[in-house]
Amino acid sequence: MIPSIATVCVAGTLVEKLEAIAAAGFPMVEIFENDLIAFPGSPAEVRRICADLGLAIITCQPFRDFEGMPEARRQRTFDRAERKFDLLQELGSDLLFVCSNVSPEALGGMDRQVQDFVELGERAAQRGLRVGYEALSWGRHVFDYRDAWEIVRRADRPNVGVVLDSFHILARGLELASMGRIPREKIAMVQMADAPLLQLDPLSWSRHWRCLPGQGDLDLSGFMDALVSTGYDGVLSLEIFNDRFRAGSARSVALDGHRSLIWLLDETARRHRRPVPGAVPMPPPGPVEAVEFIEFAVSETARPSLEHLLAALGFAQAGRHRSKDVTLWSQGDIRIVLNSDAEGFAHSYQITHGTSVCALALRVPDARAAIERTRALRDVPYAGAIGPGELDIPAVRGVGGSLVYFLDRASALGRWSLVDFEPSLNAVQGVGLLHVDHVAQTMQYEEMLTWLLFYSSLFDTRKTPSQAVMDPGGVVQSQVVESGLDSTAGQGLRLILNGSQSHRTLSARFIHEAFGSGVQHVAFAASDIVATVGRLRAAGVPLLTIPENYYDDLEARTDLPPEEIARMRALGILYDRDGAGEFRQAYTVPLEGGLFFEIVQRDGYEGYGAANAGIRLAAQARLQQMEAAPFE
Ligand SMILES: O=C(O)c1ccc(O)c(O)c1
Ligand SMILES: [Mg+2]
Repeated sequence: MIPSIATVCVAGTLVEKLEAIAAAGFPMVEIFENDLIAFPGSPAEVRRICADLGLAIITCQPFRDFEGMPEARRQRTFDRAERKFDLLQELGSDLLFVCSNVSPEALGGMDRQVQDFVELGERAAQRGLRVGYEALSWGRHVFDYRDAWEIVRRADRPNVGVVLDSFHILARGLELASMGRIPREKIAMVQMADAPLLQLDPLSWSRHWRCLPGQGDLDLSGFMDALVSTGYDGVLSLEIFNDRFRAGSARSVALDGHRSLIWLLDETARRHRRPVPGAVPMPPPGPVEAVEFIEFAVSETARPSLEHLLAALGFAQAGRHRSKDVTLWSQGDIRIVLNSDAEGFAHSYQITHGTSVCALALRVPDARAAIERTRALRDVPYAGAIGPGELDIPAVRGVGGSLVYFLDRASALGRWSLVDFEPSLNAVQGVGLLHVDHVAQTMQYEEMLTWLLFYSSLFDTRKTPSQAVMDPGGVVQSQVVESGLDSTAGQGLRLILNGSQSHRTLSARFIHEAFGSGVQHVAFAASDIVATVGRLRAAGVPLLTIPENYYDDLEARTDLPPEEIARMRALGILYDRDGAGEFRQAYTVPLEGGLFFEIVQRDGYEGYGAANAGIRLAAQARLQQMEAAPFE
């Protein structure tokens, strides 16, 4: 299948849109009618610009309110069609894209509709053009692809086919088996869009909430399976109406778009265990086995206080870099790298963002394969300067320009800590922190879908629906992505992506203060949180204070023993429960810049304490008002 995208998907003027689409590597484009009308030049000029950019124009769509018009309007409707044929020919496109009639004037009756397509097909044939017919899910009479197909079938013209738009079909929950039986030469083109599940009328849902394949919840696998069974190998064109994309960067949305189609075809081919036309060969998506290490960029001056906090959190220095001003800290299965080197990536990251997480190292089954997959998905691997004798750890750019390193146990990369670090002989006492439970990344609201696609196309992941969390300064959207949780090779990866449209939330302040998106908190798992938090308090780690009301409410709504609630109250531990189990969590006071740590105890619980997030955010907001004192 040939990847394509509609100009309506991205922000900007028509020329900016086309440039972004070409830069993302698309060979083909759908020009949305409004973009053409708003363009201050001739269609021939648009054709030339596209040709210069290497873009073929599949169509200029849509052609509205055509079929079933009453006799008095019919002639005028065909006159309009002739004008649109002229336009298409000027653009060098051969497809008239008709979407089903929404006009209150439109008459039903299939015979009349069929007759209209017979005549339209004949007129198009005289000019060597084709006609495609799409059922809008809110069409006046035709809103089901099976009716559109029946009209096309009965019109029986070789140049008249159906347009299948995944949104219209899946939004109405239509069965897909009939789609699989449409002869492939009768499919004029296919449009792709995903969407989150929402209780909305199809028109509002379609015009504001469509998103790229993999970013929503529609059954695109079912759609692709039906499409593949027809043998279709034509144009697969993204048509996304989305308010975030209209406000975002055209280049980034176009690149994400291309990536989403490459991912979709790869995933379809894998499910079918046979080649799918147009699929790019690449290694399969693997699980993330574990967070191998977390790297902090920290200045010489800020380092002692961070080291002091790590020590109080039970970490011990486990190694010193052989050639750089970098140390390795560990506890249980957690490894933290503190990078204060005066040169290199971490240094420039620190200058821009202050003390922050500049890299996440993820352990995968095969690091080289993971990098090959990022390339196939049109990501550009990061190449940094490698010191003598140092490992060349493959990496790609992640959230906020930070790095995602890939490590594995199968290659020499498995020995990274010994190759790059001189071991220190510190006996690690610890406070009972076992492994990284999850990492939360805060980003601009408009970026959230980009990073969701980044992780979900690269790895074998599972995502949960996006949730709204209440911050005293506004709403924060929160999206969970998980990988490798049932892998026997490690703890897997649990990520939370947070974004907010309000400027007054803690998320927004974090982005402002850290000069960009990044890791806002890291959660460590403990098996006895009461003991662990008790030791942290004794070591003087400043922990977030939770209001008395929270515990009074907990007493009222749970059957937890009073002495247990008293212990949680004394230590500032929050509690949640889901079908599968129990969850306990506590937070450190944020460092300057907003970064903080969380301690969790997960007893069969699958979530992240979303029920408590509002309590935590309110407690942090109170602290911000007092201005957090640096930890000494
Ligand atoms: O929202 C619309 O009007 C509209 C227009 C053209 C399409 O292909 C479509 O799916 C929707
Ligand atoms: Mg459409």
